This record gives sequence, structure tokens and C-alpha cells, in this order.
Amino acid sequence: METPVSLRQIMTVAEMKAADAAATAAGTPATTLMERAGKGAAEAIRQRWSRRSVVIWCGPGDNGGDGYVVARHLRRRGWPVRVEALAPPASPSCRWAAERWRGEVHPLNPAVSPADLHVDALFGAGLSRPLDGPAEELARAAEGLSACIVAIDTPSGVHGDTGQSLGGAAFRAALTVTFHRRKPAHVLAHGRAACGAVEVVDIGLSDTGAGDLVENDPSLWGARFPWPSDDAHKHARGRLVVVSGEAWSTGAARLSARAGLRIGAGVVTLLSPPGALAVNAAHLEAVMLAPFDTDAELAALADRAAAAVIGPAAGVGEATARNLTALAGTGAALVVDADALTSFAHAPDELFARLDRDDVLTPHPGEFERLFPGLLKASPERIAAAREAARRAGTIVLLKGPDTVIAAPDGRTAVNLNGSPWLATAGSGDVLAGFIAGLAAQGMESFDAACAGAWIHAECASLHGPGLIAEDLPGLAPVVLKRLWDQRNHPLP
Ligand SMILES: NC(=O)C1=CN([C@@H]2O[C@H](COP(=O)(O)OP(=O)(O)OC[C@H]3O[C@@H](n4cnc5c(N)ncnc54)[C@H](OP(=O)(O)O)[C@@H]3O)[C@@H](O)[C@H]2O)[C@@H](O)CC1
Ligand SMILES: [K+]
Repeated sequence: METPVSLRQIMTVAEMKAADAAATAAGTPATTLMERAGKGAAEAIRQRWSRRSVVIWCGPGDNGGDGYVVARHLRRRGWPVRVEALAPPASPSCRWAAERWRGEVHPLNPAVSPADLHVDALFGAGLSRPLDGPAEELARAAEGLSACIVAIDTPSGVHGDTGQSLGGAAFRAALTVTFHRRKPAHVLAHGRAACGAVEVVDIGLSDTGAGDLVENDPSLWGARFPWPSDDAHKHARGRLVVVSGEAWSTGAARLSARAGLRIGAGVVTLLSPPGALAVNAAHLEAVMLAPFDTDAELAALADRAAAAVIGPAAGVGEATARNLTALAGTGAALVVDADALTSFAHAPDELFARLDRDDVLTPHPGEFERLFPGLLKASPERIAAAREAARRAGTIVLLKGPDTVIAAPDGRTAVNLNGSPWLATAGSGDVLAGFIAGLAAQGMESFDAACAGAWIHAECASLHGPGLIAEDLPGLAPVVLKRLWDQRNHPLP
């Protein structure tokens, strides 16, 4: 069965607390939720590892309570379990769980007691200040041991909403077992690295519906992917135009154009300054070519296009700003990248005033800083930054990174989890712009197109792996598309 979008939802710590409070108000005791959480975590551990010695580090709050439940379930299955407590139970549910653990409770050994596996149940969502004392000492002593650490909810020391350490030391784990839904810490790059694999255990909280913040994968947009109809012809599959730079900087736009064609746009035309025509013509086959001299000519050529890419090696300055203004008047969905973003660094509001809600900005963090000075730094994490940027710009903002965030002005936000380090190569962003615009050209709604483009782009990179260069990416798209095609009526992974 296809994964429901609601399961791809990412909840903040406060939203999770509210869901928890709603469940208890509706009659489910908090201890029942804790029992399900701890039992689910023990099952996740048993699925991954055979029986072995385990030390469980328990904190004073409900995260520690989960630890006592894990201890009871593992011991029931015959695992040799040692429980170590940082402090006596301080919350009612933790006391309840600790009373049901019939074994000994040792004081926390900050030097790491030997065992095959360690469970970090010190702090989760309730961590409010940096680790200190024995917990901090233990986090430092456990630094090289992440391969045999399981974190309950979040690795202790990591903030659930930001994925950042609260200051000082934090744990790192091979597996993090969380409950009901992922939290931002499980998806943002820094937190993800600390979490290792993330498993989400159902603890019977009611479905809160698909929220605004979700994980980006095909369950989000697959049903609306613009596959060609049986009677499709090239003009019906969407027209895309891409603006080329001058003669000595044309490759980036060609990468975008090729990517747009590969992702399915029926007709792709590179619009080229006269001086770059010859070099573009020498390097194009299925992509068409047309010259423009003025912004008015550009607008006329783009008039029937459903989507346009402007920015890749377009040149920073007045001319590109004028060309963007011309394209903005055509009604095509714009993907604004690279030099087109930087051309408005002196006056970002002028750019925003020209754009519509179905246009897409694709900045990397440096370009983001030029358009939204200080916003990244002032935001708790990049999800909040991208959301605020989309609101200010009134358009879709795709903030690139290992954890690319795509935010729409209406609040819809998706985080890419399949990011690949192989994408850190020149020109990969040009291909991404082409993928997104190619999908938008086929009529896919722009937020869906940005999400699908980013996901496919990362899948292509992972397929190739080491040695990837941007030129390889469009040629890998057919493999990813074929998988999506084969899965369209079948389960998604
Ligand atoms: N929500 C749900 O639906 C469910 C949640 N569940 C579980 O509950 C967990 C959240 O539990 P929680 O709220 O009790 O927080 P937790 O992380 O145990 O820490 C609180 C304690 O730590 C203390 N403390 C804080 N920082 C500290 C520091 N640096 N150094 C020392 N102490 C510090 C703090 O003291 P205080 O700040 O109040 O003085 C308080 O005593 C969640 O992660 C999940 O595992 C599941 O059971 C299933 C259902
Ligand atoms: K923890």
C-alpha cells in the first residue's frame, strides 16, 4: 500500500506534545503511551540486533521512562540488561516505568560501562539546556561508539526542533527510535547525522492529518506526476524555454535545457544572445535554438512557453534583470536560479514584485543570504528560514543543501531526505533548475514540480555515486522515471 502522506508528516516537539495531550485528554493514560513507546523501541532493537548485552542509560523524565520500559521488554526476551540512571525518576510516568523494572538500577557510569549495545534514554523532547555533569561526560566518553548506540526519541543533547546540539556535547547513534512522526531533528542534516537510521514507532496517537511540513518523497506528488497521455504529442507535453548566457558561458543553460527535455518537456528551446548562437548550435541536438537581442524579443519568443529557466550562467547585472522582467510578463512559470538571483541582490523586493506564486527560486545558502540578508542566521533552522523566505517573496523557495527545503507561500513545506553528497559538483544546480522547469512545463503544479525535481535529482546522483559530474545527471533520469512509472499503480518503497 502506498505510504499515506500523513505518515510523511514532520511534527515539531510542541505539536507532538499537543498530540500526546489530546490522546490523554481523550482517555489514553500517559503510561499506556509510554508502554507502547518503550515496547516499540525494544522491538526495533530486536529486529536489528541479535540478543546481546545492553546498558540502558535512563534520565529523570519520560525519555528515561521509555528506557525502563525498553529494559523490561529486552530482559523478558532473555537479553542481559544493565540499567544506569542519571538521577531518580522525576516525572510520574517515569516513576511508573521504573517501578515496573524489577532489576537493579546503577548510578550512571560516565566512563561507559562495557556492553555490546547502549541505549541512550537520558533526554528526548524535554531537554531544555545543554548536557552537563555525568551526562556530558558520558556523551564525550561515548564519542567513538555511535555504531552500538540506540537513541530513544532523539540522541541526548540534540534539540528536537533544530537538530543542533543545545551546546556542548551530544550523543550520536546508529539507530534512533522516535514515536508517531519524525521531528525536524530527524530530517535536518546535522541532526540526521547524529541520529543514524531513524525508525518511527506507532504509539496509537490519532492521525493529525497531513500537516504543512512533510518529508519529500513520491507519496507527496507521485499521483500528480505529469505522465504523457496515450495521445500525447510534443506540443501537448509542454514547452520550456531556457535563457543562455553569452558566448563564453553557455554550458550551464544547455545543462538546464537537456534536463528539462529528459524529464519530459515536449519542446525545449534555448534562447540565445546572437553572439552565443554558434557555440550553442554546435552543442545542441534535440534542444532547439532561437536568437534574441532585446528583452522584448525574449518575451515574444517565450510567449507560448509554459515554463522558463533563467539564471544559469546568465550573467549578473542589468541585462539579466531586464530579461527576467520580460519573462515574468509572459505567464510562464519561472525557475529563477544562480545569476538571476544575484542580479537582484541590491533590491530583492524588485525581484519579488515581479514573481507569481507559481514561480520557483532555487538559491543555495550564499544566494539565499543575498536575497534574504540575515534570515538564515536569525532562524532556528533552515525550515523556518525557507518558510519565511517563501512568505516574503510570495513564491516558492527551494533552499539547497544536503537537506534541501522546499517552501511555498501558503505554508506547504517539504524536506528532502534523499540528498546525496555526489551532488556537490559544478552544474548540478543547473540540472535541478531544468528538472523543475521541465515538470512545470508539463503542467505540474510548481510546488509539486520543485519537490519532484529535487527528489529525482538526488536519486539520479545516488544511482551514479562516485565520479558523478553534472553532465551525467540528465542521462540518469530515465532510470528513476522508469521506477516511478512502474510503481505508479503499485506500492512505493
Ligand atoms: N510526547 C509523547 O507523546 C510521548 C513522549 N514520550 C517520551 O517522553 C520524552 C519527553 O519526556 P519529557 O518531556 O519528560 O522530557 P525528557 O527529555 O525526558 O527530559 C525532561 C527531564 O529532564 C530534565 N532536564 C532537561 N534538560 C536537562 C539537562 N540538560 N540536564 C539535566 N536535566 C535536564 C527536566 O528537568 P527540568 O528542566 O524540568 O528541571 C526533566 O526532569 C520523549 O522524548 C519520549 O521519549 C514517550 O513516552 C511516548 C509519548
Ligand atoms: K535520548
